[in-house]
Amino acid sequence: MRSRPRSNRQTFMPMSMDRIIARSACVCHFNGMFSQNPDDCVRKLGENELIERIRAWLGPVAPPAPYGMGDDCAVLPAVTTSRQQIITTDSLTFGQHFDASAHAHDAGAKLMNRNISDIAAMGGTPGPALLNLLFGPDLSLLWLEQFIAGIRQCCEKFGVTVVGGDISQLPPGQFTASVTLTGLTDSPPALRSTAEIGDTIYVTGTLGGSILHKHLHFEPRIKEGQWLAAHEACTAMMDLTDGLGKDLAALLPEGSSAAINLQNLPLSHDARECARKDSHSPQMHAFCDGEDYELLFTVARGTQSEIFEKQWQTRFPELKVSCIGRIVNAHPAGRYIDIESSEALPWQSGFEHFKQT
Ligand SMILES: Nc1ncnc2c1ncn2[C@@H]1O[C@H](COP(=O)(O)OP(=O)(O)OP(=O)(O)O)[C@@H](O)[C@H]1O
Ligand SMILES: Cc1ncc(C[n+]2csc(CCOP(=O)(O)O)c2C)c(N)n1
Ligand SMILES: [Mg+2]
Repeated sequence: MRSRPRSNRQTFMPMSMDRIIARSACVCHFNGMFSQNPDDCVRKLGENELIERIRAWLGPVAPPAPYGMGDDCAVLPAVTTSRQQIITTDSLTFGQHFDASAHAHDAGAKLMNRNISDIAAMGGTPGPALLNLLFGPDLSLLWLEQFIAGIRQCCEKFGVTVVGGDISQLPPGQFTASVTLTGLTDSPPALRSTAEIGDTIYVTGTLGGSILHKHLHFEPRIKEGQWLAAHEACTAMMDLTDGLGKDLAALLPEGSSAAINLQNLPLSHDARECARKDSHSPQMHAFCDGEDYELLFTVARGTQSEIFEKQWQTRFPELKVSCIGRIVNAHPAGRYIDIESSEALPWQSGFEHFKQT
C-alpha cells in the first residue's frame, strides 16, 4: 500500500549546485576547464581572434553576415506567413548549472537544449540564436572548443543557427553563458495561463534524480510540443525545469489547487537511486528535484483520457505520458493536495534561486 504523506510536513529544498560540488569535491576530477598553461588559455588570443575561432568551431551552423555573425546586428528573414515568432533566453553558469565533473561538450549541449526545451514548451520550431559568453582569462581554449562543439551538435540536430552574440571578460575561474533563441509556431503557441479548473494534468517521460545524469543529457521534446500545441484537447503547457513543486503553480489558474495522484507520478530510475542514498522518498525527488526538461501540460475537462492516451501512444510509442492529477477548486489544505487523502502534499516548492535553504 502506498505510504501516506508524513503529517509533520517539511518543505524540501533541493541542494544548490555549490553544495553538491562541495560534497562531491573528492570525486570530481578536474577536467581542465581553467588552465595554468599560457598556450591553452583564452588570454592568448585577442577578442577578435577568439570570435574567429568560435565561428570556425561552429562551422555550418554559423552563417556569415548579414544573416549571421559579423555585423552590428544579424538580419532575420521576414515572417510573412501566419506563423508566430517566439523568443526565449536561458543561461548556464559554472557552479550553478554544471560543475567540474561535467564534460565541456555536455555543458554546451545543456545550454542549447535548455533553450530548445523552452521553444518545445510553446509548440515551436527553433531558429536563429544569439550566444553570449563571459569567462575568465584562464579559461582553457580546448575546453571552450569542446563547449562550442556541444552547442554545434544540438544546433545541427534541431536546425538552429548561431547568428551572433557577445564575449565579455570575468575574473579568473568564472564562466557563464547565455543563449537567446528564436522560434516559429504553426499552431497558436501553447501558453501557461490557459488551463482551467477540471482539466487533467499530464507529464511526459519520468521525473526526479536529474542531478545524477539527466540534467546534462536530456532530450528537448520538440516534436511532442508541436503535436500537443496543435491538439485541440491541450489547454496549457510548459517545460519542467525547477520541478513540479515550483513549476506546476505556474499552470494553475487563480482560485485553484492541483489534486495529485502520487501513484501515477512517473518515477525515474535515478529518483529511486537518490532515494536509496538519502532519507527522502522517490516521489519527493520526482516532485522537487527539477531539471527534468519534460513537458507539463493540461488536457481539457471532458476529454476521454483513454482516447487521448491512445493517440499519444500511437504518435510517440517510445515516450510515456502520465496523468498525474487534476486542477480542482482552491483547497483549504494548500496548492498541491493528495487526490486520495485530500491532505496537503508535504512538498510545496521546487528549485528556487535566491532563496536561503
Ligand atoms: N531578467 C528578466 N527580465 C525580464 N523577464 C524575465 C527575467 N527573468 C525572467 N523573466 C521572465 O519571467 C518568466 C519566467 O522566467 P523563468 O526563468 O522562471 O522561466 P523559464 O526560463 O521557463 O524557467 P527556467 O529559467 O527555470 O528554465 C519568463 O517569461 C521570462 O522571460
Ligand atoms: C537534487 C537537485 N538539486 C539541484 C539541482 C540543480 N537544479 C535544479 S533546478 C535548477 C535550475 C534550472 O534552471 P534556472 O537556473 O534557469 O532556474 C538547477 C540548477 C538538481 N538538478 N537536482
Ligand atoms: Mg529562465
